[in-house]
Amino acid sequence: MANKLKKKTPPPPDPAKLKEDKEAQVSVKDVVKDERTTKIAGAVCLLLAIFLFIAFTSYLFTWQEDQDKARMGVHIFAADNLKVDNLFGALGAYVSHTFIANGFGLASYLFCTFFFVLGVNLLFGKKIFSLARNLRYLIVGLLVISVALAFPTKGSEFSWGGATGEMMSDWLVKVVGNVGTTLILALAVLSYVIWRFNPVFKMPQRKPKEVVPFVENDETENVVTNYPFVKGDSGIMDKETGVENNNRLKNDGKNVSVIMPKHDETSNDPIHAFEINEKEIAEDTGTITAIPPKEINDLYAEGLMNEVSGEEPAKAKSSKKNNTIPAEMELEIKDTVNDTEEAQGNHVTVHDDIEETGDETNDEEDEVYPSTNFRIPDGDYEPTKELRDYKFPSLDLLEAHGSEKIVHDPTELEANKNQIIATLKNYDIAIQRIAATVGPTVTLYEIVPAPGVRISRIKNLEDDIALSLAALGIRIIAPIPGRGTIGIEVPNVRKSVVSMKTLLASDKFQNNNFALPIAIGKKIDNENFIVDLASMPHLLMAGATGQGKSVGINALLVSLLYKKHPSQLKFVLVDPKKVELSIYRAIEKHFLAMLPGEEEPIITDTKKVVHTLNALCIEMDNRYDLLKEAGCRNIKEYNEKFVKRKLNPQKGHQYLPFIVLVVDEFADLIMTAGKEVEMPIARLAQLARAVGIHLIIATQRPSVNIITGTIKANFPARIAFKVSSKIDSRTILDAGGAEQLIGKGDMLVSYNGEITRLQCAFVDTPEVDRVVDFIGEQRGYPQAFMLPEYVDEKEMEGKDFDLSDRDPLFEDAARLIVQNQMGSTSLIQRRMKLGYNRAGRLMDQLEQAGIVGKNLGSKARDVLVHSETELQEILDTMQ
Ligand SMILES: Nc1ncnc2c1ncn2[C@@H]1O[C@H](COP(=O)(O)OP(=O)(O)OP(=O)(O)O)[C@@H](O)[C@H]1O
Repeated sequence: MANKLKKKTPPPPDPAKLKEDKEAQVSVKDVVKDERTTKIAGAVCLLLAIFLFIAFTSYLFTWQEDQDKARMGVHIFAADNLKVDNLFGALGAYVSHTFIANGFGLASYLFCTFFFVLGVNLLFGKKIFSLARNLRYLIVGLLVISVALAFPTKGSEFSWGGATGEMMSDWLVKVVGNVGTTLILALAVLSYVIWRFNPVFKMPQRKPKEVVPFVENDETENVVTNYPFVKGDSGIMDKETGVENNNRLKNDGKNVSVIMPKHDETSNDPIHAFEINEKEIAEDTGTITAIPPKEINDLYAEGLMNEVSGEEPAKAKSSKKNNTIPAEMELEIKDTVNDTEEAQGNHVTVHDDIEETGDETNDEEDEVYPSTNFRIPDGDYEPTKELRDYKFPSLDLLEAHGSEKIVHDPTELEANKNQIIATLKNYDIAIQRIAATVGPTVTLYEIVPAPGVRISRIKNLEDDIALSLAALGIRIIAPIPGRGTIGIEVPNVRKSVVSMKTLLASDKFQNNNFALPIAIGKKIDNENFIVDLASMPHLLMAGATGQGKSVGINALLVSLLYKKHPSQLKFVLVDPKKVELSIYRAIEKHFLAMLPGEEEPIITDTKKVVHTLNALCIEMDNRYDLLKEAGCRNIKEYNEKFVKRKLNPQKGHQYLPFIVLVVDEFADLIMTAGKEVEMPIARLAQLARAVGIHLIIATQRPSVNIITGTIKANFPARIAFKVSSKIDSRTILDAGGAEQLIGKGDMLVSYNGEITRLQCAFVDTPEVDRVVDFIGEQRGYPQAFMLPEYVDEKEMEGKDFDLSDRDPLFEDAARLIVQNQMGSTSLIQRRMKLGYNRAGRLMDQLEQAGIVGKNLGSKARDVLVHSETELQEILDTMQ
């Protein structure tokens, strides 16, 4: 076959055919499609536009001289010795006459615009101007302008409206008379003005002025409670004086008027609403359709003010529905979320459900556990019983930093808005609407682009906008998911600090049923970002040095301390930097967990970190064993069962506190211990969620060799403070943006597939000190929570046990095993509160003494002694 193929030499090419093919390649279609053809067509259109413009303009001055010649029609080109005055000679005169005199009069200039637009679009190969819109202008303009010009100039020598205009005007006069025609034309002009500029027609209202309710509470941190204005007809009134304040800012003679509350520079009163009359700008941009600016009343109607005043949302909604005219090109200051309860929250003590003991009688109240004579006590188990007197820290221990009120300069808002519009206009990007939401550190300008504007074009202007606003930290979100707008975040000149106190006092923090509530910060719309660490379930934090990581970690720890009882939560604190978390040493006997035999509860040494992480893995495995035995899927179900006394403590069951591992500076650990640290962290991250072990890991260096794929895959929730490069931002968030942040707690949180910009809550070291001292001074447990002991298998190998040198707890362990008839090391571990190492050693000694059988791997050993009498005999012989 192969030979056959080889032999079959291809026939020589037929020259005729070849020629045919070549010709086929350059078909007319291809020529038309060719980019160069389009460009040539563009150039032709541009030339045509210029030709028409010059010819028409020339015709305006030479029409009288050229009129007779132009009337010759095409014969003008054949005539000899004909002197034509038009700058374009006979052609110019003929074309101008055809378009202006025989056509549409001065409206014919619209053809110049049309060809210009068409030419530019074709030449640049993209839609720089909207052709459809220009075509609309052309058709409507030709009809309306020609009639509008022909009607009042009827009988004049020059044909202002052209033959078509005159014809239509005559027809209109015949049908509706002179008055009717005047009215129709006036209506057309008015409609155009309304459509184009959307002026405000306002009747003076006599309605009694409605007062926006406000709470008089000087201590409040809340924007609402200090709301100083009452709603007026045409402006905003000062709360105290009751004088209407029509403070209009003139914007550099641009006639941009801003109606806004009287703003005292020195006061921190928030700006709730103001309106910007955008007529001039709309005209300037040439692309923005102006619609009447929204009145302050409209802002109320849209619910912005209602939100603030706490009116029913339904009411707000209905007024919104009535206001169907879209407000365009006004800067609408969106009011932000307000937790009114925060106002009263300064002295709120955190209550938790831990006190709920319930009177419910236990179904299994009378049950006696089969293997022991242990009788279940009455009522539910109270995990908090041991530290019943424990008092939660009060909010007085925290400080309110600054005023917390959203401070914003209206001129800054106005200037930024104008800059954004101007920058976009420079790139010929038309926008329909712009709204601003003022947050603690940044203001979000939300833009609705005009139809047909490509989002990528705005996104690409990030640097240009940043340059024009002369501000760092500009971030463009194009589009904002689920909003249909494009967001431009611009840092505020005056930033407000978000106090931890405000967040902890908020209703969302006080009244949630999260297992591990953490207050992280405030969103741009001032909504508190409070989430459940248990559902996250682990958190990865990154940020360059000095950008707010330690403050962030403190915020998380403090929020947990405010909500959890020592019996419910334990921290394992790893601090290679040695100074960041040492402050928490005071709560060792309340909230800290550590390895048995250790003195220092905060782990700073890498070797000990490896042991601790492995101990946590053992704890995780032990907890899974307990859950399996109890038939529960997670710690919540398990603890509920335990509290209801459905699990036998004699069998090693116990109330399981949540364990939160905090690692400040993960990079350092990976550098020094590498895989030894990465493996247990990855294991914990993969599995520990269900058994109540959660990780918070922070690093300065979010590079790929530190945050490896395995680590990343298991930390779906991530926080990025300002990082030094876009690559770092990508490593941590899988998206850019963190390099654009402005530091000092400005952060991006990637959670539930969304990236949210937050201002991290600020809690200063003296505040943390006060909180930990308050807890530390109370009665605690005798010692820190003991993690299982971890010994390197290598260290264990080859160790023999001598019966004469047996453990002091040998007898107790033997009794426990015989009583339970279960040869399990973890039983000894749990019941006798021993580390894995010691429990294992005890089990080996029990084996040597013939009390238990050989190690059966994962199964419990056989118990060879079946009664306590028998055991006593063995013990006696060993004395
Ligand atoms: N949420 C915040 N609000 C206001 N200021 C903040 C906030 N977070 C941090 N800062 C400011 O930034 C400074 C540095 O913060 P922090 O010590 O947390 O940085 P870091 O990232 O932990 O730095 P390092 O890695 O060097 O320890 C703080 O002293 C504080 O002044």
